[in-house]
Amino acid sequence: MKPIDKNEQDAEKLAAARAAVAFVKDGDFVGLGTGSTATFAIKEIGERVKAGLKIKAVASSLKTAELAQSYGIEILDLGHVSSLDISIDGADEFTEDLNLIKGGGGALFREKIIASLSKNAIVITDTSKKVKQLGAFTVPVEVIPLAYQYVFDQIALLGGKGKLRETNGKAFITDNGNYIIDADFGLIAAPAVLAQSLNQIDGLLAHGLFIGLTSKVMMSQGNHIIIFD
Ligand SMILES: O=C(CO)[C@H](O)[C@H](O)COP(=O)(O)O
Repeated sequence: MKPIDKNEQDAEKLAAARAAVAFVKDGDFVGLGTGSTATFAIKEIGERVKAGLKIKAVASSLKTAELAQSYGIEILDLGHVSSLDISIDGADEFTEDLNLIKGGGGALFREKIIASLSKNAIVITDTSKKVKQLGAFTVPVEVIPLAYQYVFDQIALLGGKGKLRETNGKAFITDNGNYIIDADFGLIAAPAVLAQSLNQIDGLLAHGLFIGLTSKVMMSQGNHIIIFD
């Protein structure tokens, strides 16, 4: 895929966001993602709410909650939700069979809960996110701090090279008070198998492999929206 510049990429993100937000209707309970692409969708939904759309929403991060509330979107507590009509989120990588790597923004745990609760989990991307095989982007792993070294070592036993995510020289702390290990497994031949292995590590709260959680990916390419479902 030919590389695109930032303006083209933002135009694609906006187009994908608009196309996905068209699926949101009055009365929906909506899951809101995190990241620059999801931000375009939140702003679009926000404009529709200002114009009279009636929805309720849950947010995948504190940042998203704050942005949504600034548009007057009612945000409910994710911990008390058992089903969502629709969710819209971005991804770091996706394959045509709708497997993803997510968590570049560190919100993977809540994003995964939201995707799992959604009847229609829509992922929006620009063309740069489509890959033949997952794994050029490292797999983010959210880990409870006291299990850090244990989880780090277990990731190594699975063939992953872990690196503690840091910002300004300090450990990045998620909205849930945890660390992120960015794990490099190289190109991942069997993502579902790796996901299962990671799921079995105690102290690992969530990993960024989203397998079978996505209803459709709406990828903007130039003037077109390409839907994978
Ligand atoms: O998973 C995510 C945040 O945890 C994001 O959806 C992912 O990182 C993509 O972000 P962006 O839209 O900024 O490229």
